[in-house]
Amino acid sequence: MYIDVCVQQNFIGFDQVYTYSTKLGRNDLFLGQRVKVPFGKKILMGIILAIDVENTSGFEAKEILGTFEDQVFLPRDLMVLAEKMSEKYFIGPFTSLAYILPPSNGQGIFYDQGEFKVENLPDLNRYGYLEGQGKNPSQEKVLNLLKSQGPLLKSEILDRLDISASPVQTLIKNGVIGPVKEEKTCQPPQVLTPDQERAYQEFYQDQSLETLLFGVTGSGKTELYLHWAQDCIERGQKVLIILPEIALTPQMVERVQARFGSRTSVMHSKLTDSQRKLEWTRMRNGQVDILVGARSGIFAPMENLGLIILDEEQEASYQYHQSLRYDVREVAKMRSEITGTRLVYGSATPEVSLFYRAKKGDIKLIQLKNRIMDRPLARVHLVDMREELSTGNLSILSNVLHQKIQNTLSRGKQVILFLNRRGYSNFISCRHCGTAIRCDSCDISMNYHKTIHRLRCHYCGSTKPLPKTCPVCGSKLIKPFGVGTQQVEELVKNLFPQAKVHRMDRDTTNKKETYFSLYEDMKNRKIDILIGTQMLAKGLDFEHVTLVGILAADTSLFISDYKAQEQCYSLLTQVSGRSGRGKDPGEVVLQTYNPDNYAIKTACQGDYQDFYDMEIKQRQAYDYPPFKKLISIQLTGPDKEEVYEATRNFYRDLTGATRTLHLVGTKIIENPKIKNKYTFKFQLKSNKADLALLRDSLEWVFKKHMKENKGKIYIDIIFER
Ligand SMILES: Nc1ncnc2c1ncn2[C@@H]1O[C@H](COP(=O)(O)OP(=O)(O)OP(=O)(O)O)[C@@H](O)[C@H]1O
Ligand SMILES: [Zn+2]
Repeated sequence: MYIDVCVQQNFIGFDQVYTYSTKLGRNDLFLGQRVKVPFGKKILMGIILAIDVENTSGFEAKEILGTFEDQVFLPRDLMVLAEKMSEKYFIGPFTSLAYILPPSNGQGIFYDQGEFKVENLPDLNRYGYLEGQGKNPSQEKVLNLLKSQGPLLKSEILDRLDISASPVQTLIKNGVIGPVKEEKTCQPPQVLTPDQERAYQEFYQDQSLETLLFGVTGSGKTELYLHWAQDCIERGQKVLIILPEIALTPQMVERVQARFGSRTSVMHSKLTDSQRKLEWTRMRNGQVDILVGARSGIFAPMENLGLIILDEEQEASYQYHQSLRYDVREVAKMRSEITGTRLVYGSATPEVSLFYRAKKGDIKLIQLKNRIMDRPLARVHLVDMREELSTGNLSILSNVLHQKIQNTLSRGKQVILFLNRRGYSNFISCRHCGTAIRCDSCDISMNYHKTIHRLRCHYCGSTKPLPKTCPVCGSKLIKPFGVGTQQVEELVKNLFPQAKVHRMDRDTTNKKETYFSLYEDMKNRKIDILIGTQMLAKGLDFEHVTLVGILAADTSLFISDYKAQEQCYSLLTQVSGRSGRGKDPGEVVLQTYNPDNYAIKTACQGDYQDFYDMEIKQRQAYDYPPFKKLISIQLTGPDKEEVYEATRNFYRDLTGATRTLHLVGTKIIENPKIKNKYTFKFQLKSNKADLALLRDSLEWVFKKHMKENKGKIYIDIIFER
């Protein structure tokens, strides 16, 4: 019999489907099974993609050498998903499957026809006394312990009694003790407000595959997710809630766990490998009803999915780029289509292109226009920092913000101060010639870190000492410029010495524990003023925060991207949304140098519709999505000349192959060097009608170039949304 297999190896050009022969029977093989195959002179791991196929390769098929002992059954729909991703993203079958395979390719995960063997996994069950009596003293000890202490884990029993495992095993085998169902007291769902109730019902009025839940911050979207999830679970189906990593706060996790108890799984980037394996196995084995996960959660190995929720749909981190060769939103849609699972996008600031589709009626639109209990959105005060400067206030805190912090503190309420890290941190520059100190390997301005008294690069993490004089002109006037969170912290501590001030950014919260404790302290009001970056923008729900200060609203406008306005609007809205979520109304002070910018203006008024109306006109006028398809092509590699040459060739080949289409291309531009790698990019705009043909040509040129450059140059093709 012949089988189709993809193999694990480094060279991208070999990532294809190969046909092998086997003497094993149908019953010994399954899709997604790991096999050992001869490949050239090597023996490689392969994965079965199809069984009982014809050998159409024109060569005599080699025989597989065997199967791996530990085996992974992938749900059928995930195998299909891998195939579709491979087509869509021009990646080989193995690369595509690699996203889906369990940690360590499933090594050490054991199944027996879908049932996993308990002894190979950490023991999750707590054991308790069931019936009968033990026969020997060790068994007696176990029973006495369980009677006095209540249910315990197997490992806990062994720890406390200092006995071998066999008496415990015997007791389990004889049914004297057994796993106890953990009855976690699950929180009942909250009673929906009339507005939520309407939205809840609207969802069931039809069976649209895609739904956009568009609700202002604090309108109770999450509560609705949990209601729909519960319906699903009661029907015996499974639920995925996907969030951007930074929105996967302890708060969110707590909320879901409180509702669904131990049949919840959580997946994020900070899990260890063995935790990941355990969660994977629990899901695969049907022990999980609902997963809350960051982007790779979309590959959760659960069968019988009833609902996929994609929260904060507009979040840029869902989009593919170098480390991520897929767009989570697209993959979610593919999975929903394959399995017929309903997909809900949630957002307070939907992506303009998605909202356009919703307004056109391509996807179902459900709105929540007000905050829960009609709590008002925070009032926003716009401060023009140029005026502030002209009245002689050189501080990064405007007089208004200063005043309001004082008032808020005196009322015993909490403050969040937000600083956009990107572009506004404290780089070092020469006041004389303007030179900024850059990272040697990244071509990016380095930041001054007071705690280590050195400069540090935010991309690669390398540090160097502060120069005494400018390396270009020799001037001594080389000083920190701009502000970072550390500086704000220092300033605020000086201005409000009684207040408890904390900082939350990547430097202070690398460890999971610090993140948790900061969050606990904030909740328990042990912090008066919390200072931070993007991390603060999403998902946090502290009822006593009544003032949010945005120190410089403009900085996200400097990104050179057609989405700059959209991202600015979204960020400002999210940050402002952290204020006044409890009973007391909130305020926001928004400091800016561009008070006339429409993203900033509309964000102040909290009016997405206004913003959307202006933005969509711009998109139309300049031929951007959703009106035209925009495709970015980006080449990255270690040798500048080579990368540039390759980009030019790519451009030339592509224009050649697409001569009959009406494409508009940009110039080739150079991106900043990152980690000693050079990047050149160009963009194409295409009519939707031409897209299918363009994709074919792109695939052809892409594969040709990938083969030619033998993996030396990385090629990113991004279909912008
Ligand atoms: N039906 C309800 N009854 C009482 N409180 C509710 C109800 N629904 C939501 N809440 C509370 O209102 C607050 C905001 O709700 P939720 O977090 O669900 O909003 P959200 O729209 O997801 O917010 P955001 O998008 O800003 O993170 C929460 O503290 C939540 O517990
Ligand atoms: Zn660097």
